[in-house]
Amino acid sequence: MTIATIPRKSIPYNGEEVPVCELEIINFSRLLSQEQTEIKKLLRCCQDAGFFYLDLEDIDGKRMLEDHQRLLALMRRFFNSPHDEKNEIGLPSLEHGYEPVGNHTGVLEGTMDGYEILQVSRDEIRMPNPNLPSIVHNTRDIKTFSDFIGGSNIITKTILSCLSTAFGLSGEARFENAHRNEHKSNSALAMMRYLPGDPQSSKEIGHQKHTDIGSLTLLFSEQWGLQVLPPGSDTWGFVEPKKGHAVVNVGDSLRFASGHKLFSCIHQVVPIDNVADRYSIAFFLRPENHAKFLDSQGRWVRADQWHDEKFDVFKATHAEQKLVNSMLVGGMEG
Ligand SMILES: O=C(O)CCC(=O)C(=O)O
Ligand SMILES: [Fe+2]
Repeated sequence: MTIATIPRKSIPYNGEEVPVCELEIINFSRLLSQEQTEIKKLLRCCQDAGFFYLDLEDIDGKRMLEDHQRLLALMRRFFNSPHDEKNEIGLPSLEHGYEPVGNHTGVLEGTMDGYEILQVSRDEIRMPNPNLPSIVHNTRDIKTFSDFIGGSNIITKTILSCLSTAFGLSGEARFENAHRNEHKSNSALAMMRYLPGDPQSSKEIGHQKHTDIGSLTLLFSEQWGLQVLPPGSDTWGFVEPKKGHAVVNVGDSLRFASGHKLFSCIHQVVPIDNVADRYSIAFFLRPENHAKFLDSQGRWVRADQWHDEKFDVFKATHAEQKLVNSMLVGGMEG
């Protein structure tokens, strides 16, 4: 375990004291001006823990925090609507549409996941008339989605650019060149509502352990539940929600694109509150569909192929997942 993840605190969960991971803090405004000390620190975080807090409290990030609050209000209204209205367009593609609770394998053997999810893909929201359920298909809600996706894209691209600089990459070799804005990708906004559950008895709870498919994930949640498996450790640690900060993590695609030098950390979600719903929002920056890299099994894969294959693994039973475990966790263990 690295210094960045040595636990100093713990919280009670399911009758045990569970450590809280101390993630490092990276300042977004300093990344925006390519400050060398911040870039070095960013590289270290992405090589060690694969997870860090992003401080958005300064003027450059503050709008994103306001957009987060607006999106949360939209989510509350959406998720509290009748099932048929939420499910109006179903799931037209893996990264766009609605899925009810229990659609993926769960945290514990024999269980299913405990969250419902509305995804809005970046490519879809850029269309003149995006395909959305009627309850969120109006000028104001479309603006809320596109502001959040646009802002998240700027933030994650800034991080990506700093990582290219940290690796000394130039021209076509820079990571941005596999994430060009006008090329089709599976980049998407995911809005999740977790139902409260009892770890002893619930059959639908949390979000199974995994590494993220794409390049960088920008995550917002005001509530506990996210756990990471720090590198070299076999003990899960909670990530404390931190006001004014997002949590960022490296996904499989960027790990592969970096020649496996960056660390895509294994994580899961176990809501600790068995009374209140838990809301979380993730923006997944993913490479353009045609980008290719060497995956954890030594294959040259296209970004969209890795995306689609891994989604199948998320739905597979625990027994089936054991056979392809390395894919679920991007080859980070097993
Ligand atoms: O809900 C969260 O806090 C994390 C969700 C997550 O890991 C994911 O959607 O990939
Ligand atoms: Fe994740």
